[in-house]
Amino acid sequence: MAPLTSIRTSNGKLEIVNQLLLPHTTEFLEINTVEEAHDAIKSMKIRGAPAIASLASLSLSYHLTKALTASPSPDFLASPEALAAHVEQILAFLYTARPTAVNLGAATRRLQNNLSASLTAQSSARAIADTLIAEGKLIADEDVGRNKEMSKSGGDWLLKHVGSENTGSGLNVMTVCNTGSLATSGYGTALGLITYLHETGKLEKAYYTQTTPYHQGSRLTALELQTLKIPSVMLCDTMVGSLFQHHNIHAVAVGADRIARNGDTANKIGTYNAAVLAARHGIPFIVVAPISTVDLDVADGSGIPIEQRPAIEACLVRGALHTGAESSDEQAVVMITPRGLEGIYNPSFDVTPAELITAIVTEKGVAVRKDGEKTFDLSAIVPMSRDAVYIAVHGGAGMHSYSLEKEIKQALRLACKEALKISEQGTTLRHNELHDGAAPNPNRMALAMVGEAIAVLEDDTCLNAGYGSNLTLEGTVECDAAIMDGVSGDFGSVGAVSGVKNPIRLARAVLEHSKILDPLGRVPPLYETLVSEGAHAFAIANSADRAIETVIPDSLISPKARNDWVKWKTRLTSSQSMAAGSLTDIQDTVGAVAFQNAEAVAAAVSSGGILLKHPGRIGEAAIFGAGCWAEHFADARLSIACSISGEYIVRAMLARAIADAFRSAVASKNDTDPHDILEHVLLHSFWVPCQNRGIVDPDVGVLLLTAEEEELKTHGWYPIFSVDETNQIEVRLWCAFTTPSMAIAYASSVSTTPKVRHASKRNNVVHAPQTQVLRRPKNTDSSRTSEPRIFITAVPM
Ligand SMILES: CSC[C@@H](O)[C@@H](O)C(=O)COP(=O)(O)O
Repeated sequence: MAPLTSIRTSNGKLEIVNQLLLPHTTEFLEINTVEEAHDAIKSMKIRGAPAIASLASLSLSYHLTKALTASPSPDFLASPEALAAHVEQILAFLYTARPTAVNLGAATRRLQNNLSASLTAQSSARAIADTLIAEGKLIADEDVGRNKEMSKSGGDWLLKHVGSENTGSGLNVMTVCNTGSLATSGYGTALGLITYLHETGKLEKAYYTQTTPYHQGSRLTALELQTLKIPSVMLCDTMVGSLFQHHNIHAVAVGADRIARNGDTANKIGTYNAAVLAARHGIPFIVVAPISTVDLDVADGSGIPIEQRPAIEACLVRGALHTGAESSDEQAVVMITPRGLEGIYNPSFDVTPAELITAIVTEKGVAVRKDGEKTFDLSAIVPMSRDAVYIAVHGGAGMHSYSLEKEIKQALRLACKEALKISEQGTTLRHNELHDGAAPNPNRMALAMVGEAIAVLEDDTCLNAGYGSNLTLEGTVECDAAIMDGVSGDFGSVGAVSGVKNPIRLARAVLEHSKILDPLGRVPPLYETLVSEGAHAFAIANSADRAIETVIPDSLISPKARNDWVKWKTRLTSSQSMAAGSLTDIQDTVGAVAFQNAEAVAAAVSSGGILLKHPGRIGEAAIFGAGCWAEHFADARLSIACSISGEYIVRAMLARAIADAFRSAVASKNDTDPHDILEHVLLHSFWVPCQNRGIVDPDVGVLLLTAEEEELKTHGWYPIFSVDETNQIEVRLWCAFTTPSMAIAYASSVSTTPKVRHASKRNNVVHAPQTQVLRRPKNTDSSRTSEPRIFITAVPM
């Protein structure tokens, strides 16, 4: 007999089986709106972590499909921005339907990313809707395939682990709750494993608990096993200990609603009891769940939000009327407690500590605890760790004096450390958002990381940003800064602003403000770049809630900056000739690039600009597309920060030009090396145009972070990003420069010690293991030359 189904999509209709009425009545409910989908999930007409994610995704697909054929066309299809606002609202709403199962959040985030990628690619509203429709359907469809994969690998692992000599005529496996085709888009997780053993003739019997108070075991698992003709035995939850004492149970297999970074697992209430008893009896306890159930943002089980169901649900039982031998399809809900009972404890889930779990099975493989360890290291099976935060900073390209090298390294190291601290705090922040019921902004942490890293560099006297900036012709400090959110494409910048301690915080405030809808409906955003007095006034207006500190402008002048200014101003006014290129060698813009979890990406830059610049001059650090760029497109992410010759970088729109080149390489699926792309862009979009305008050997520095998040091998092509031998995504930091030196530091949650490299022409440093691929030029002549010299270094993060 065909397996049961929780969702049916035929004849253009989206329907679910009302699981509240099963097993006695099979009623299909049509889901016509996202509100109906939300209600069905909340009221548990559909339940099961993967199934609710599938319904949420499909409800958006159906909503958009109807909109595309509606006449007149709804207002939200009038523009990509209107569609984005509409879809974001729907996703935030769907996300709040139930709190514990992470799959729902993973699905809404994935749809949000899909939306952002289409927006960045400047697709039309209708094309964006089409892409979202396909993605929503894909989320639902791919569930079945991966369930089969994990069921097989879990089943095979179990047979190997338990050993055929112990199994006799097959395995006896106990499960909790319902994890079959009703809880998923098909086949199931833990029940899928049991089904696989049955299909391959390796199952003796399945045992399942009733799973009170909602009885998903005795109502739903019973029905599924009966339908599939799998030999099985039901037991009350209180009988698990007795079962283990008196029967030869080979394993317990359960599903999961959320798995924390250390392997602690939230699943239906009663799972923890079963795990404790399994440990007592030495029975392997296996969790079977898709990768999307692993939430690496949550360090351990204490961070998993546990849904408390309404107390009344624990007092009521629904079923078919049963009067003696008579059976009836008529259903009734009866109360099994005294009326008006107070003091009812009714959590829907409990958390099984990792130390009680023998193995976690996903579609990517089986994770086991290492000998003697109480927790899991899931990094081997999670392709792009959600907890993997990466930060890299640079102190500018140019000529860094050896006497300052130690100080520069210290500043860069501190910037990385502060960014990592933010990422730790950010986890708490996200939990709060979850508890508030609001949709998390996955990019908030990445933005905060680059912002705070830059703030550290601004505070340090040895770098040309914030305090210690180069002075203008008038001897004042005027700063530029910009920050970009690579998920939404939001951008904020300030230019030629004085009297603000951390211009980057002001740029971040501008970015946040640019998202506020205008009450008069003026074209949004009303601003994303503010300059000079206007920027300063905005800083004062927003100082309270955005931690923007306004200061006496001259307090940002460092003694060194003052000395440099006096020296060069004197030369200028006395018409002394300057050594060729010597002044330009000390123009630096600092930059930061960051990734956080599987989707977040951000970039930021800050600069005091050129020494002796004209007051009011704005450089690349304030201009959209020039100094920094962050983007999440198709399967890849980029974060870029450029430095040094502002005017030339602006002309080249350099950061964006690099992203454009990477994007088209990914789109064309060319087997292209990032080294070649960087070199090509720097040569043809920057260096050659400069030469054509008579600028010999122009200076530039680029810091670039790359990652590919899908499993490339499944696509059969290896474009610009690499995977290592374990098929993990490799995040790499690229550093390209034409100047004598460029100082960088980088750190990640994988290796929490920031590393500082000071790449210099003189000692010809090339970082392992990419030396040979990077093809660093041999010419290290320090004089300016019309021969292009671009040095490129790659660092695996
Ligand atoms: C396969 S989904 C995870 C299950 O193990 C289980 O806990 C479950 O079905 C989810 O709970 P539910 O409250 O029924 O939606």
